[in-house]
Amino acid sequence: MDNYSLDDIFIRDFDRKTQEIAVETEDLRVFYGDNEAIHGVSLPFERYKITSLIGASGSGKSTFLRSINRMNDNIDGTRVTGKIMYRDVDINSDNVDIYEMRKHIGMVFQRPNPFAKSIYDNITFAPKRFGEHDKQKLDEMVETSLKQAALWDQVKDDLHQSGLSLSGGQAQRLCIARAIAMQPDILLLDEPASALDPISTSTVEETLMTLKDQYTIIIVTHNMQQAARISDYTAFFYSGKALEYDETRKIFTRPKIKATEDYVSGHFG
Ligand SMILES: Nc1ncnc2c1ncn2[C@@H]1O[C@H](COP(=O)(O)OP(=O)(O)OP(=O)(O)O)[C@@H](O)[C@H]1O
Repeated sequence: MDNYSLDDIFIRDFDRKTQEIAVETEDLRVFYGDNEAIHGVSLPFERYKITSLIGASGSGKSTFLRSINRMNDNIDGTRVTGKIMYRDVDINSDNVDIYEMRKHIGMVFQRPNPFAKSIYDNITFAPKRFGEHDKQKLDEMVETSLKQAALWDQVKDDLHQSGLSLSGGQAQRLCIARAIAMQPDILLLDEPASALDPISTSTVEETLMTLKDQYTIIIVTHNMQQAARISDYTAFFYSGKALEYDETRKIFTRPKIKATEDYVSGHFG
Protein backbone atom coordinates (compact mmCIF):
# COMPACT_ATOMS: atom_id res chain seq x y z
CA MET A 1 0.00 0.00 0.00
CA ASP A 2 2.99 2.27 0.45
CA ASN A 3 4.00 2.04 -3.19
CA TYR A 4 1.79 4.68 -4.71
CA SER A 5 3.71 7.28 -6.65
CA LEU A 6 2.57 10.78 -7.41
CA ASP A 7 1.36 9.44 -10.76
CA ASP A 8 -1.26 7.46 -8.94
CA ILE A 9 -3.01 10.56 -7.76
CA PHE A 10 -6.26 10.85 -9.58
CA ILE A 11 -6.31 14.61 -9.58
CA ARG A 12 -5.24 14.61 -13.21
CA ASP A 13 -8.48 12.78 -14.10
CA PHE A 14 -10.48 15.46 -12.47
CA ASP A 15 -12.26 17.83 -14.85
CA ARG A 16 -11.43 21.29 -13.57
CA LYS A 17 -12.18 23.33 -16.66
CA THR A 18 -15.12 25.10 -15.07
CA GLN A 19 -13.61 25.49 -11.63
CA GLU A 20 -12.56 28.71 -10.06
CA ILE A 21 -9.74 27.90 -7.71
CA ALA A 22 -9.36 29.87 -4.48
CA VAL A 23 -6.05 28.35 -3.42
CA GLU A 24 -3.94 25.54 -4.79
CA THR A 25 -0.88 23.67 -3.63
CA GLU A 26 1.80 22.48 -6.03
CA ASP A 27 4.21 19.72 -5.00
CA LEU A 28 3.95 20.76 -1.36
CA ARG A 29 6.40 18.98 0.93
CA VAL A 30 6.68 19.44 4.67
CA PHE A 31 9.72 18.31 6.64
CA TYR A 32 9.89 18.03 10.41
CA GLY A 33 13.67 17.96 10.74
CA ASP A 34 14.72 15.06 8.48
CA ASN A 35 11.28 13.49 8.42
CA GLU A 36 9.27 14.28 5.28
CA ALA A 37 5.68 14.27 6.52
CA ILE A 38 4.02 15.57 3.34
CA HIS A 39 5.30 14.10 0.08
CA GLY A 40 4.56 16.45 -2.77
CA VAL A 41 0.85 17.20 -2.49
CA SER A 42 -0.80 19.13 -5.33
CA LEU A 43 -4.43 19.96 -4.61
CA PRO A 44 -6.85 22.60 -5.91
CA PHE A 45 -9.50 24.12 -3.64
CA GLU A 46 -12.54 25.42 -5.43
CA ARG A 47 -14.01 28.77 -4.46
CA TYR A 48 -17.20 28.72 -2.36
CA LYS A 49 -17.02 24.98 -1.83
CA ILE A 50 -16.21 22.84 1.17
CA THR A 51 -13.33 20.38 0.76
CA SER A 52 -12.77 17.71 3.40
CA LEU A 53 -9.36 16.24 4.13
CA ILE A 54 -9.79 12.69 5.41
CA GLY A 55 -7.39 9.86 6.27
CA ALA A 56 -6.06 7.83 9.16
CA SER A 57 -4.26 9.35 12.13
CA GLY A 58 -0.76 10.44 11.14
CA SER A 59 -1.53 10.57 7.40
CA GLY A 60 -0.64 14.28 7.31
CA LYS A 61 -4.01 16.04 7.12
CA SER A 62 -3.32 18.61 9.85
CA THR A 63 0.24 19.21 8.71
CA PHE A 64 -1.02 19.90 5.20
CA LEU A 65 -3.88 22.12 6.41
CA ARG A 66 -1.58 24.15 8.69
CA SER A 67 0.82 24.68 5.80
CA ILE A 68 -1.80 26.48 3.75
CA ASN A 69 -1.64 29.58 5.96
CA ARG A 70 1.89 28.80 7.10
CA MET A 71 1.12 27.84 10.67
CA ASN A 72 3.97 25.33 10.40
CA ASP A 73 6.37 28.28 10.21
CA ASN A 74 5.84 28.57 13.98
CA ILE A 75 7.31 25.10 14.60
CA ASP A 76 11.10 25.00 14.97
CA GLY A 77 12.90 22.74 12.51
CA THR A 78 10.02 22.66 10.04
CA ARG A 79 10.63 23.27 6.35
CA VAL A 80 8.00 23.60 3.64
CA THR A 81 8.83 23.41 -0.07
CA GLY A 82 6.61 23.72 -3.13
CA LYS A 83 4.06 26.36 -3.98
CA ILE A 84 0.83 27.59 -2.42
CA MET A 85 -0.82 29.67 -5.12
CA TYR A 86 -3.29 32.27 -3.93
CA ARG A 87 -4.42 35.00 -6.33
CA ASP A 88 -1.43 34.29 -8.60
CA VAL A 89 1.00 34.74 -5.70
CA ASP A 90 3.04 31.92 -4.21
CA ILE A 91 2.33 32.57 -0.54
CA ASN A 92 5.01 30.06 0.44
CA SER A 93 7.70 32.47 -0.69
CA ASP A 94 9.95 34.40 1.70
CA ASN A 95 8.73 37.87 0.79
CA VAL A 96 5.11 37.23 1.82
CA ASP A 97 3.85 39.13 4.88
CA ILE A 98 2.45 36.20 6.85
CA TYR A 99 0.17 38.29 9.09
CA GLU A 100 -1.31 40.07 6.10
CA MET A 101 -1.78 36.74 4.30
CA ARG A 102 -3.63 35.32 7.33
CA LYS A 103 -6.22 38.06 7.00
CA HIS A 104 -7.19 36.26 3.79
CA ILE A 105 -6.73 32.70 5.01
CA GLY A 106 -8.09 32.24 8.52
CA MET A 107 -7.98 29.22 10.80
CA VAL A 108 -10.21 27.55 13.40
CA PHE A 109 -8.67 24.92 15.64
CA GLN A 110 -9.89 21.62 17.06
CA ARG A 111 -10.56 22.84 20.59
CA PRO A 112 -12.62 26.00 20.89
CA ASN A 113 -10.10 28.56 22.15
CA PRO A 114 -11.88 31.84 22.89
CA PHE A 115 -9.63 34.49 24.43
CA ALA A 116 -10.28 35.29 28.11
CA LYS A 117 -12.05 38.44 26.98
CA SER A 118 -15.60 39.50 26.23
CA ILE A 119 -17.40 38.15 23.16
CA TYR A 120 -17.13 41.65 21.66
CA ASP A 121 -13.39 41.85 22.31
CA ASN A 122 -12.77 38.34 20.96
CA ILE A 123 -14.14 39.44 17.62
CA THR A 124 -12.62 42.92 17.48
CA PHE A 125 -9.17 41.83 18.67
CA ALA A 126 -7.63 41.24 15.24
CA PRO A 127 -9.42 44.09 13.41
CA LYS A 128 -8.16 46.52 16.11
CA ARG A 129 -4.62 45.18 15.74
CA PHE A 130 -4.90 45.90 12.03
CA GLY A 131 -5.85 49.49 12.80
CA GLU A 132 -9.66 49.52 12.84
CA HIS A 133 -10.83 51.71 15.74
CA ASP A 134 -14.08 53.16 14.38
CA LYS A 135 -16.67 52.09 16.97
CA GLN A 136 -19.52 51.90 14.48
CA LYS A 137 -17.50 49.75 12.06
CA LEU A 138 -16.41 47.47 14.89
CA ASP A 139 -20.01 47.13 16.11
CA GLU A 140 -21.12 46.19 12.59
CA MET A 141 -18.27 43.69 12.28
CA VAL A 142 -19.29 42.03 15.55
CA GLU A 143 -22.94 41.80 14.53
CA THR A 144 -22.22 40.53 11.00
CA SER A 145 -19.72 37.89 12.00
CA LEU A 146 -21.84 36.64 14.91
CA LYS A 147 -24.85 36.42 12.58
CA GLN A 148 -22.82 34.54 9.97
CA ALA A 149 -21.61 32.16 12.66
CA ALA A 150 -25.22 31.66 13.84
CA LEU A 151 -24.48 32.93 17.35
CA TRP A 152 -25.93 36.44 17.30
CA ASP A 153 -29.41 35.59 18.60
CA GLN A 154 -27.96 33.76 21.59
CA VAL A 155 -25.49 36.42 22.69
CA LYS A 156 -26.68 39.79 21.34
CA ASP A 157 -28.09 40.91 24.71
CA ASP A 158 -24.77 40.50 26.49
CA LEU A 159 -21.81 40.95 24.19
CA HIS A 160 -19.67 41.82 27.20
CA GLN A 161 -19.95 38.42 28.84
CA SER A 162 -16.73 36.43 28.75
CA GLY A 163 -16.08 34.21 25.73
CA LEU A 164 -15.11 31.57 28.30
CA SER A 165 -18.68 31.45 29.65
CA LEU A 166 -20.07 29.92 26.45
CA SER A 167 -20.90 26.25 25.86
CA GLY A 168 -18.49 24.22 23.68
CA GLY A 169 -20.59 24.60 20.53
CA GLN A 170 -21.17 28.30 21.15
CA ALA A 171 -17.47 28.83 21.88
CA GLN A 172 -16.53 27.12 18.60
CA ARG A 173 -19.00 29.34 16.73
CA LEU A 174 -17.42 32.35 18.47
CA CYS A 175 -14.05 31.16 17.16
CA ILE A 176 -15.58 30.89 13.68
CA ALA A 177 -17.01 34.42 14.08
CA ARG A 178 -13.58 35.64 15.19
CA ALA A 179 -11.97 34.02 12.14
CA ILE A 180 -14.46 35.56 9.72
CA ALA A 181 -14.40 39.05 11.31
CA MET A 182 -11.45 39.84 9.05
CA GLN A 183 -13.51 38.66 6.08
CA PRO A 184 -11.01 36.09 4.85
CA ASP A 185 -11.47 34.34 1.51
CA ILE A 186 -10.57 30.97 2.89
CA LEU A 187 -11.32 29.29 6.19
CA LEU A 188 -9.19 26.37 7.37
CA LEU A 189 -10.77 24.21 10.08
CA ASP A 190 -8.90 21.44 11.89
CA GLU A 191 -11.48 18.98 13.24
CA PRO A 192 -13.65 21.86 14.49
CA ALA A 193 -16.37 19.62 15.88
CA SER A 194 -14.38 16.74 17.34
CA ALA A 195 -14.55 18.13 20.88
CA LEU A 196 -18.30 18.82 20.65
CA ASP A 197 -21.46 16.86 21.47
CA PRO A 198 -23.72 15.75 18.56
CA ILE A 199 -26.10 18.72 18.83
CA SER A 200 -23.30 21.28 18.89
CA THR A 201 -21.63 19.37 16.04
CA SER A 202 -24.74 19.68 13.96
CA THR A 203 -25.04 23.45 14.61
CA VAL A 204 -21.39 23.93 13.60
CA GLU A 205 -22.00 21.86 10.45
CA GLU A 206 -25.08 23.93 9.59
CA THR A 207 -23.02 27.08 10.13
CA LEU A 208 -20.34 25.85 7.73
CA MET A 209 -22.92 24.97 5.08
CA THR A 210 -24.24 28.54 5.25
CA LEU A 211 -20.76 30.08 5.24
CA LYS A 212 -19.75 28.48 1.98
CA ASP A 213 -21.83 31.07 0.13
CA GLN A 214 -19.10 33.52 1.03
CA TYR A 215 -16.02 31.53 1.98
CA THR A 216 -13.96 28.70 0.61
CA ILE A 217 -13.74 26.10 3.35
CA ILE A 218 -11.12 23.39 3.90
CA ILE A 219 -11.82 21.08 6.82
CA VAL A 220 -9.94 18.17 8.39
CA THR A 221 -12.33 15.61 9.78
CA HIS A 222 -12.22 12.08 11.16
CA ASN A 223 -15.97 11.88 10.91
CA MET A 224 -16.89 10.20 7.61
CA GLN A 225 -20.58 11.10 7.94
CA GLN A 226 -19.58 14.71 8.46
CA ALA A 227 -17.37 14.72 5.35
CA ALA A 228 -20.18 13.12 3.33
CA ARG A 229 -22.79 15.53 4.72
CA ILE A 230 -21.08 18.84 4.31
CA SER A 231 -18.32 18.70 1.72
CA ASP A 232 -18.40 19.12 -2.04
CA TYR A 233 -14.92 17.66 -2.54
CA THR A 234 -12.85 15.23 -0.52
CA ALA A 235 -9.13 14.46 -0.50
CA PHE A 236 -8.03 11.15 0.99
CA PHE A 237 -4.62 11.36 2.69
CA TYR A 238 -2.45 8.30 3.09
CA SER A 239 1.15 8.29 4.37
CA GLY A 240 1.67 11.98 3.66
CA LYS A 241 0.19 11.90 0.15
CA ALA A 242 -3.16 12.98 -1.21
CA LEU A 243 -3.90 9.58 -2.68
CA GLU A 244 -7.27 10.42 -4.16
CA TYR A 245 -9.26 13.61 -4.68
CA ASP A 246 -12.68 13.93 -6.21
CA GLU A 247 -16.24 15.05 -5.68
CA THR A 248 -17.31 13.81 -2.26
CA ARG A 249 -20.12 11.64 -3.60
CA LYS A 250 -17.64 9.81 -5.85
CA ILE A 251 -15.14 9.30 -3.04
CA PHE A 252 -17.88 7.75 -0.92
CA THR A 253 -19.62 5.71 -3.60
CA ARG A 254 -17.09 4.96 -6.34
CA PRO A 255 -13.53 5.59 -5.13
CA LYS A 256 -10.85 4.70 -7.66
CA ILE A 257 -8.28 3.43 -5.17
CA LYS A 258 -8.73 0.44 -2.90
CA ALA A 259 -7.13 2.21 0.07
CA THR A 260 -9.75 4.96 -0.18
CA GLU A 261 -12.55 2.42 -0.35
CA ASP A 262 -11.16 0.58 2.68
CA TYR A 263 -10.91 3.81 4.65
CA VAL A 264 -14.33 5.25 3.85
CA SER A 265 -15.97 1.90 4.50
CA GLY A 266 -14.21 1.61 7.86
CA HIS A 267 -11.90 -1.28 6.99
CA PHE A 268 -8.81 0.49 8.23
CA GLY A 269 -7.75 3.60 10.09
N1 LIG B 1 5.22 19.20 15.42
C1 LIG B 1 5.63 18.05 14.86
N2 LIG B 1 6.93 17.67 14.96
C2 LIG B 1 7.37 16.52 14.39
N3 LIG B 1 6.57 15.67 13.70
C3 LIG B 1 5.28 15.98 13.58
C4 LIG B 1 4.74 17.18 14.15
N4 LIG B 1 3.41 17.23 13.86
C5 LIG B 1 3.14 16.11 13.14
N5 LIG B 1 4.25 15.37 12.97
C6 LIG B 1 4.35 14.09 12.23
O1 LIG B 1 3.87 14.29 10.92
C7 LIG B 1 3.07 13.19 10.49
C8 LIG B 1 1.69 13.69 10.11
O2 LIG B 1 1.03 14.14 11.29
P1 LIG B 1 -0.34 14.96 11.25
O3 LIG B 1 -0.66 15.39 12.63
O4 LIG B 1 -0.27 15.98 10.21
O5 LIG B 1 -1.34 13.81 10.76
P2 LIG B 1 -2.93 13.80 10.84
O6 LIG B 1 -3.38 13.00 9.67
O7 LIG B 1 -3.46 15.17 10.96
O8 LIG B 1 -3.18 12.99 12.19
P3 LIG B 1 -4.40 13.11 13.24
O9 LIG B 1 -5.59 12.70 12.48
O10 LIG B 1 -4.02 12.15 14.31
O11 LIG B 1 -4.44 14.54 13.71
C9 LIG B 1 3.07 12.20 11.65
O12 LIG B 1 4.07 11.23 11.40
C10 LIG B 1 3.43 13.05 12.84
O13 LIG B 1 4.11 12.29 13.81
